[in-house]
Formats: sequence, structure tokens, C-alpha cells
Amino acid sequence: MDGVQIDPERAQGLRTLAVRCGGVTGTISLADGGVFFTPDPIRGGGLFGWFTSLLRPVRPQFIPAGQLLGARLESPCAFSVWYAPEYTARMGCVTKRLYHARHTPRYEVSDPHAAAELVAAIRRSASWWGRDKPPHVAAIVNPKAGRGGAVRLLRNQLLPLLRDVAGLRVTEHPTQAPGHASMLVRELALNVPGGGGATVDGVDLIMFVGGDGTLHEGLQGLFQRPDWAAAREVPLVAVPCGSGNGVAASCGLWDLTTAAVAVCRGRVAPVDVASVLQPPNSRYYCLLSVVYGAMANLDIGTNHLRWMGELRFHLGGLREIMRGRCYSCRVFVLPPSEAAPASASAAAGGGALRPAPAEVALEGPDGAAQRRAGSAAGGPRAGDDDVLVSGMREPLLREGAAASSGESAAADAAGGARGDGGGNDHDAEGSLLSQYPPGPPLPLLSQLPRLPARLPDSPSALPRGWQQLADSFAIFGAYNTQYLALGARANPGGLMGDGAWEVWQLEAQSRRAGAGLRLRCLKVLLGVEDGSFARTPGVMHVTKARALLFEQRDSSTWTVLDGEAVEERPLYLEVHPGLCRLLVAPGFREEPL
Ligand SMILES: Nc1ncnc2c1ncn2[C@@H]1O[C@H](COP(=O)(O)OP(=O)(O)OP(=O)(O)O)[C@@H](O)[C@H]1O
Repeated sequence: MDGVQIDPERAQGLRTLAVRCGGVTGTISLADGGVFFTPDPIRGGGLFGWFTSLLRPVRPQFIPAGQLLGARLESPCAFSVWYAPEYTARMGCVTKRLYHARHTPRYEVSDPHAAAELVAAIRRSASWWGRDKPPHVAAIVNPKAGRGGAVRLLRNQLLPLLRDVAGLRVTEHPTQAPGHASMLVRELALNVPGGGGATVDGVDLIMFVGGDGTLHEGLQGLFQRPDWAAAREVPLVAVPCGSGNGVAASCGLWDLTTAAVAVCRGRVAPVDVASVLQPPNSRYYCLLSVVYGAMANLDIGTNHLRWMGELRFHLGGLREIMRGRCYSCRVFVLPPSEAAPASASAAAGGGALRPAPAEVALEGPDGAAQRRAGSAAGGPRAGDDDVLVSGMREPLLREGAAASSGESAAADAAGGARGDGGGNDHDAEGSLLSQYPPGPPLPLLSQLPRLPARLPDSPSALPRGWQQLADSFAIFGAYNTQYLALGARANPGGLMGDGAWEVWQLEAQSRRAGAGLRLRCLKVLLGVEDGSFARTPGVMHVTKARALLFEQRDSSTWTVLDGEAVEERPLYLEVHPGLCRLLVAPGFREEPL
């Protein structure tokens, strides 16, 4: 019930209460195992007592701690307990794990303070990530995402669970125009050391209620903050209210209730973020994809069909197969095996390749609730020299290095050797890393002396280890996460925190596709929902990359970063392993192919 104030300080005291439910008296208690309701024994034993107990309208009830969401005050003297059992549902040809929100009947008590205290104690044990005070969630909501219902969905489906049941502190931040989500994230007071807030009111979690574009804009804002090195610790969550929702799908957040349960559980996983530089001085941050040609056309080319929801992508795919076009471009990749020695040499410049960090649970200020899974698979170890940030091992910039964080010693040396004093303008030779906005270090791109406006014709002009791919594709996409949309597992088997992106290609020799190529495209379209196209030999090729150079050479299509089209100029992409944290569904695991 709105308007009932609960003092979190008093939430720890009371754990057992005499209640009345459906005309039956009993006891409700909160224990480590969960919440129990035990009806009082019936007076008079024997056969009569046994028979009467069968007819009782209210039976004993037990809600396991793993399912608890919280409790809602229905009136000052009545409350219900909420829980979320898991179930599986078949959606198309994929079976998904989801959560229902369920609640008990009303429990009535005579003392409103006792009711409020027990409600707060249940909420605290279920959904406050082991903290004494409720976490603060900032909800950035895009009213134009998807079919335009994000604000309504936030208020009708998410807030009743997050605020009224879990007792979380949720502040609403509606976007007012394209790009506004970046500004909102730049200005949030975050609850991290030096986070422009670091107060009890600071934001603990940023929730993007929209599509992938809203999260993408928020990511730009996060890394435009001067305190990005601390701000990146704040977990991000993608709530599926757009038309694609690839990030939400890749985190197992298939619907709104599952996303709300995930917020209450607070389980996070590290995710790689790519810096994408575009001459002369643009820098973007991506965590989903770079697509070109057919994949871009079925996204940007179907914007006018936004009202159809996800169906527009399927129609766009069919149209591309019928068109049978190939698209030329220039692509170089740096595979992880080649990047390792390179990054070791660049470590002195501020960045190094690290194993994927382990998955963690959000923790209270005392760290007591922190659990680590998979530390044997490369998680941080006490005693490592690197700065440990919430399970991440990537070294942070040292104090005072921020002003040149986008540049490298190597690039500076190269610029200095040319006597250009750092290079202010983009010239024929290309731009210097120092011309780009500061941000996470770029040890791999810093080995390129310049970032020219046109990519070279062969890898011989690049440092050792770079490989050239074909230069004409029917389908081309570089992906970090497994899903590009709720129904498109375009990168099956990909891991979002493994330090590399997967580059998928369906190459073609000529500008027009033949029947064989069209058939391969059709196989991709038919098998993209569950990713089964990847099991058919000869349909697509995949290469892993720590860094990627890409240049569009066909003006009839788009280059698209995380669903947003960018100008027709080369891209210089470098993956930052485990740079951010994404909230994932409880029990979520990235499925192997
Ligand atoms: N108030 C607003 N008015 C108009 N456009 C907005 C507003 N707020 C955000 N936008 C723009 O809405 C666009 C679409 O948002 P978003 O990408 O989240 O939804 P979507 O395209 O439906 O989903 P997906 O990207 O998952 O396919 C973004 O490019 C964003 O810049």
C-alpha cells in the first residue's frame, strides 16, 4: 500500500507475529529458510480434530527464501507475502526460464507497527542484496521505445513489485529527446567512491526501461563522466521494453517480471565493452554489436515499421534475401591469441589483457553478502598486483593519468617523432589517439601510429598479428552478446565477458548473390531464433577478435553500432574485457552452442 512508511532500522527486530488469515489464527515467522505460516492447532483432538483440520480454509504455508520477493502492506494492519517461483515456457522454438509473481492471502494483525516491522524484515531478507537499507535504483525510461508503452509498463508492472513489494527506492527519469539518456546518466549521483554522490541517496543500480538504444545512450553517458573508472562499477540492467531488446535477452531477462526479480536478487556478470573510434575524433562505447549490410538494413531499414515490434526484423530479413545483395567493405581483425603478447608490451602504457572476471552477487557495504562463482575459471586472487574492482582485474588508470586516458605512450611517441606536437587536425595521414575523448586505455589501438580516414589495402601496413577478412559480404556482424533481439540468437555460444567479440561473416564474391548464397541466407534466417544456423556447416564463418578495423565501402547500406547508425567512416574497435557489470536473471548461464 502506498504511503505507509517503514523504518528500515526496525526491520531486523521482529521475526514472528500472531496473525489472522481467512478467519483462522496462526503465526507467521521469518527464518533463514524462508517464511512460514502455521495455523494454530484446532481445539479438541481425535478424529473430530483431524476431520475439522481437513476442512480448514487456510493451511500451513512455506515460502522458501530463494523465492521470496518481499511483502506488501495492504492496509496499516494487513499485509501479504510475495514470492516468485521459476517456470519454463516455450517461446517459438526456444525454452526459456521465467518467473511468476505470486502472493499469499492477506494476513491481519492488531498492531500496525509490528506489521510494518515484519514487512520490512521480509523485504530486507529477500531483496536488499544483504544491505540494511533498500538499494536505490534509477529508472531511465524511454517513452518512445518499442511501441511506446515503456512508461506505462514501468508504472503498472515494475514499480508495484520493486517499490511496494521489495521496498526498493526507485527514482524515475524519463527521457525527453534522443540523446537525453546520456545526459541523465552523466548527471546521476552514484553510490561509488568519488561517484559525485557516494551518499546514502546515491544510485546503486541503473535500470534502462526501453530498448538497446536507450542502454547504448546511457553507456555513452557513463564513460563521458570524469569518474568513469568508479562509475563503471554501478551495475546496469536492460528491461525489455524496446523492439529488439538484445541485451535483455542476452542476460536472460525475457520479460518484465523476470527483470524485476533479477533486480531483487542483484546477481551481476561482467561484460566486455568496446571502444569504437571514428576519425577524426568520435569515440563510442558498445556492448552489443557492430553490423553492416543485410543485418543493418533489417534494423535501420525497418524503422518505419516500429509499430510491428520484433516482427519488423523478420520481414526485413526476408526482404534482404529477396534482394540478394552483397556489400563490400574492408575488415581487419586482431585475434585474442595475437593480442596477448601485444597487450603485455603495452601494460606499461596503462592496459593489459586479463582473464574474464568472475560472476558476483551484489553486496552490502560490509561485503558479507558477496559470493563468487567460478573463481577457478580465472577470477581474481588476493595478492594480485592489479587493482581489484568488484571482481574485475583490468587495471584502472593511475591517478593523474585521466587527462591522457584515451591516448597511449606509443601514439604520443609516434606523434612526437613526427614533430606535429600532438596533431590538432585530422589530416591525410590520419588522426592520433590523443585527439579522441579520454576514457579506458586502448593498448591495442595505441600500437597503430595513426588512425587514417581510409583503411590500408593489406595487413602489411599494420603491426604483426592483424588478419584481413574477405571484402564483400551478404551478412556481416561483430557481436559481444549472444542475442541481437529477443528472438535472434545471432551469436550462439558467444560469452559477453570473455574479452573478445565474435565476427560472423557470410562472404560473397560478386555484388549480386546467386541461388546458393540466397539459400545460405535463408538458413541463417530460419535458424537464428535458437542459433541453430551455426551448427550447419558452411553457412557462416566466425572469427574471434580483441580488436577490429572496419570500413564501409557501399553507400547503399549502413554501419550500425548497438542499433544506432553511424557516419560512413572507418571504425577502430578495441574490446575492454569485463569493463562493466550487467544484471542477469537468477540462475542465468550463457548457453554453449
Ligand atoms: N523522448 C524521446 N523522444 C523521441 N525519441 C526518443 C526519446 N527518448 C529516447 N528517444 C530515442 O528513441 C530511440 C529508440 O529507443 P530504443 O532503441 O531504446 O528503442 P527501440 O528501438 O524500440 O528498441 P531496440 O533498440 O531494442 O530495437 C533511441 O534512438 C532514442 O534516442
